[in-house]
Formats: sequence, structure tokens, C-alpha cells
Amino acid sequence: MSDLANKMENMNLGEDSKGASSYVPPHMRGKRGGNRAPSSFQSGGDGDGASYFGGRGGSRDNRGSSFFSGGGRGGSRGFGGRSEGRGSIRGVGRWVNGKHVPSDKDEQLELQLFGTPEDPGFQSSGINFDHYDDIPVEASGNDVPEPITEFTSPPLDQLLLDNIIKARFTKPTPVQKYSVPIIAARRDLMACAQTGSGKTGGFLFPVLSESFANGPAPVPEQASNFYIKKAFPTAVVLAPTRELATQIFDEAKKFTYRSWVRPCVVYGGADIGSQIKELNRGCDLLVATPGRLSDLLERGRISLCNIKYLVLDEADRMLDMGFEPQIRHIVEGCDMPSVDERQTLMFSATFPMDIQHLARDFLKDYVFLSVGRVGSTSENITQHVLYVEDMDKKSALLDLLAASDDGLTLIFVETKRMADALTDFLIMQNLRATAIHGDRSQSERERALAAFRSGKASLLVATAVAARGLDIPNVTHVINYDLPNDIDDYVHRIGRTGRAGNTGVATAFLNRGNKNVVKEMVDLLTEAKQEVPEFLKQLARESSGSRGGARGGGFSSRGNSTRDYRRVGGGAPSYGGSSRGGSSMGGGRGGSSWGSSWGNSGSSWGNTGSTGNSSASNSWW
Ligand SMILES: Nc1ncnc2c1ncn2[C@@H]1O[C@H](COP(=O)(O)OP(=O)(O)OP(=O)(O)O)[C@@H](O)[C@H]1O
Repeated sequence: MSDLANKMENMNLGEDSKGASSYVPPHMRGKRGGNRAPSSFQSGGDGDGASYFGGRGGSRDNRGSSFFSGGGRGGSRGFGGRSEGRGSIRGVGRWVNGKHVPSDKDEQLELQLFGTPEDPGFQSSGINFDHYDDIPVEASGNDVPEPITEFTSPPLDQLLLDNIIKARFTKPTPVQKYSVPIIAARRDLMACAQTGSGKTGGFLFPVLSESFANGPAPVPEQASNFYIKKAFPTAVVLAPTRELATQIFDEAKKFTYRSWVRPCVVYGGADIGSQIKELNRGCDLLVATPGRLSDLLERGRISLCNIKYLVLDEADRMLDMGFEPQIRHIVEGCDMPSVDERQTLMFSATFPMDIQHLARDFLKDYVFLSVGRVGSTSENITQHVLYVEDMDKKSALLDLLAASDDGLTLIFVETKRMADALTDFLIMQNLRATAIHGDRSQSERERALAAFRSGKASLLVATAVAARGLDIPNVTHVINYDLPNDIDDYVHRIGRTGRAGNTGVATAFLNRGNKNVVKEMVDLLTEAKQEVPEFLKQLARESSGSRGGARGGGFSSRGNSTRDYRRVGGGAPSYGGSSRGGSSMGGGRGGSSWGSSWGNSGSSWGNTGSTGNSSASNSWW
């Protein structure tokens, strides 16, 4: 158990004498009836809100307002996906007469990309990295290729291997072991693996290795004209948020170092003119958010006719949050090669049944890979659940923070307004807090993330915009100040800690208002071998008779999966594929309840359940 976990145990934040985990605010401690929650769950007490602003948390240093501090390649004629003639761009190689010509080494650039082993700004694998090998893996589909066990060349391209070594990755994570040969065998893939277990490398390594070896596709004649330059990427990676797109782009820069593949990133909320300029300098691997990519396609700045690889990262999120029209436009409404002529790869830590069902249009005869049960949480994360009434949350938060270690703490709230209000409150307590949410401008969001990454701000208050994919070293604690309505969101949120084999702590404030997720919380905690507080079990029992949930029945009707929907039956097409390993995968929660309920998705894209998030209505976060 980490230091923080130990300290929390000693804080008496939670457990009362009966073992119920309820928060007792300072003004109620020692009073009769002070423990407000569990056996009766009455929200008694005086609710003296004023006392929560009483200058707690002074244990952190006071660097108040100074959180926000601020980061070309030479042009070449290599626009439009052609690589010859790009020798002048630092760290970018060329493809000449059917041969890969890596660029010269550039020590300064190497330092920038790969850092040094001591640099805390780069995530290093933690003591539990080897434990990933014990996680059960299931790969289903026809003729699933054998996994690799090491990073070697072959099968990986030598230049890629050099870059992997420079990144100090000594061995592949389970998802990488499987994805490399599956993608090399020209198969489509739907891959689910726990947060922080290396999914980005899972798609970048095989796509880049194949690209390095095979070179760019020729640009079709007449496809570009003198007046409007067009980019012709070979691979496109779609991601739901700008921050995630930027992060994937940063990883791509590492692994494409010295190669002919030039990565680019485009996302909304930033100046489109400078993005077009970058595209014009050459773009072979494009990382994009769906809206901005649609826009650039409409403007004729990008052609997808050369796409060999389509990657959907956090695919379930993009489909679920209403990006379906843009994704359909990109995939089916432009010039992208058909599903039979490209490879399509989907990655996420969660893949609800209904989303798997929706995704099938984009895939052909694919392999379904799951590392650990789909949607499960890493055992590297110690999870605590505290019963805290809404009115006591600020006080409970200050107590938690006062007991926290030196690492970074990410605090999730449900609304943008709450994010701002809580950040102001924390700053008033002399805590180094900043916020990230959808109402902040792109540059504000970037500054907030940079301040958090560098440790200038040790607290980041975030809405769901930061829930997925973000890989920030040294996040030791994730606090769900407000719990999400969807258990998958909880899984992604707490996955911002305990990454790459490191340990972390996640604390959730829960009260009766969160009844729709209590059953799933109990299942999730049990599965991850975490302590389940008595009050949570009781709430789960209470709510099991009257299930309602934000997703129209929550977990069961949502059909969150433990496996490939093709193998579950219930009306889905059966591919009758083989399965490797995975004998321990079959159980899991909710197993009996999916069968009849998930198969109703049909053509009802996007807004399944009652989340109500259409593309236009994402503004709650
Ligand atoms: N083979 C490896 N060896 C060591 N570290 C690795 C390896 N693969 C990835 N990592 C590191 O592990 C961290 C998590 O990887 P990544 O961000 O790809 O996880 P993820 O599975 O995509 O997580 P999420 O579900 O949250 O998006 C990153 O810092 C990455 O650099």
C-alpha cells in the first residue's frame, strides 16, 4: 500500500466503529450522532457550510498565483504525403527509390523527445509493471496470430526498435504483445486494455513498423492542385479530445524519430491556419479530433484516399458522445478506402456491448482483444469510497489534501461551473490549484495542463474532458469529488493514476445521490480486490430492487461487456472464431443480464441509453 493509502487509513476520514465509511466533518466530530451516513443514511447535522472555508489545508506551500507559465521545422517541398526531399527537416528521414533513408541523429532533439532516465516529466514504468504479465488475455476471432514476447527486429522495424529502446521500454505490455502481430497480419482489431497499460504503443508500434518498411503510397495524379495543397496521410488516428490528440501526437513524434513518417495533429479550438501550414509541410500520420478533421476535409486540405490505417482511440467514447455523424462523414462520406481496403483499429479501456455493436460497420473480420476484463480497473490503484454528503465535500476534500503526499492530485467534478468554483475555493485556501474544462479556451487548457504536468499546480480540478487517455506522470491521487453517472467514466477517471505499473490512490465521495452507480461500484471494487465499505453494500442492496440509472438501467441494459459481443449470442452475427487463453475471463459482473438487452442498438447511433449527449450537447463538461 502506498504512503498516501496508509495516511488515509490513519486519518479517521472514513471508518466509524462499525466499519462504515462515512465522512465526519470537523465541526461534527466527537458530537453525538456525528457520523451521518451509513446505517440510516440520514443527512442530519447542522450543515454549517461556513465552517468549511476556514483556512484548512495550509499544509501545502503557498505559491498562489504563479501557476501559469508557458514551448519549426523548416519547410520543404514534401507536402502531400510524399517524403522525398524532406531531408532538411530535423529528425525526419526520407523514402528514396523504394528505400527508407533515416535522417541523421540529432542529440538535442533526442533529449527533447526522450528526456533522461531521471527526468520526472517522463513516465517511467513502476514496480508493478511485471504484474501485467499475469493479467488474463482473450483474443477472439478467426485465426488469431501468436503474440510476440519481446521487442525484437524482426518483426519490428529496426528504426522503430531503436526508438523504443530510446524511450526506455524494455518489454511489451500485453496489449502490445498481441496488437503487433495482429496488425502485421493485416487484421482489423478491437482492443480493450486497462487504463495506463500502453494502448497508444499498441497501435503506434505496428502501424509505424509496417509504414517504415513499406513506404508511402503514391499521391494520385490530379489529386492536388497548384493553389490548394493537400495532405495525403497514410494513417489517421481519431481521438475524442484535443488534449488526448496532442498527447498521441507527442508519442508519435518519439517513435517516428528519424523516419520518413511525419506526424501532424489537428484539433478544434486552435488556429486552423497554422494547422494547415503544418499539413502543407508534409503529413503521413495524422492525429485528429473528428470535428476539425471534417472541417479540413470540407476545405479540401486533406485527402484520405491513401489511408491504410484508421485508428479510433477511445472509440467507445467518441461513438457514445455523439461524434458518430462526423466519424461517418470521415469514414464513409469522403475518399477514404472502404473497410475492405484499409485496416481499422479501435482501442479503449471500456467497450460497452451497444458500442461494440455500433462499431461493427467500421470493421471487417476483426480480432477482439481484451486484456483483463473489459472495463476493469488496475489493481495498481488503491480505491477508497467515502460517504460524504454534498454539503460536506469541501471540508472532506481539504482533509484529504492535507494528508496527501507530494504527488499531483486530480479532482473530478461534474460541471464546468463547479470546476471553477472549487478551483477558486482551493486557491483561497492557498492551495496550488488550476482547472480544465470545456469552457476554457484552448490556450487556458494547455496552460493548466502544463502547470499541472510540471507540478507548478499540484491540484487540477477537471470535468470529464480530462477523464480519458491523459498520461501525466506522478499523478498519485485521483479524487472523484462528484461521481460520474456512468461507471465506465469512473474507470477512465481513476486510470489517470497507477499507470505503466506505478501505484496510485483513488478516492470517491459518494452519497445517496449516486445510487445509480453503487451496484457497479461494488462489482468493480470486488473484482479489483479492493475493500468494499459496508455502507456501499447496503446502498447496493437497497438500489438493486429499484434500478434506474442514468443510462436507462445503468450497467445491465448498457450491457457493459466482459467480452467480444460476437461470442455472447443474442442475435449478433457469429464469426465462430477461436479464442486464446482467457479461461478466467468469462465471469465478471452482470454476466447474465446482457444477453437480451444489448441487441437493440440497430441503427440508433450515439444516444443510446439516456445520457443525452449528442454532438452538440457535450457542453456539460
Ligand atoms: N512497453 C512499455 N514499457 C514501459 N512503459 C510503457 C510501455 N508502453 C507504454 N508505456 C508507458 O505507459 C504509460 C501509459 O501508456 P498509454 O498512455 O499508452 O496507456 P493507455 O493504455 O492508452 O491508457 P488510457 O486507457 O488511460 O488511455 C505511458 O507513459 C507510456 O509511455
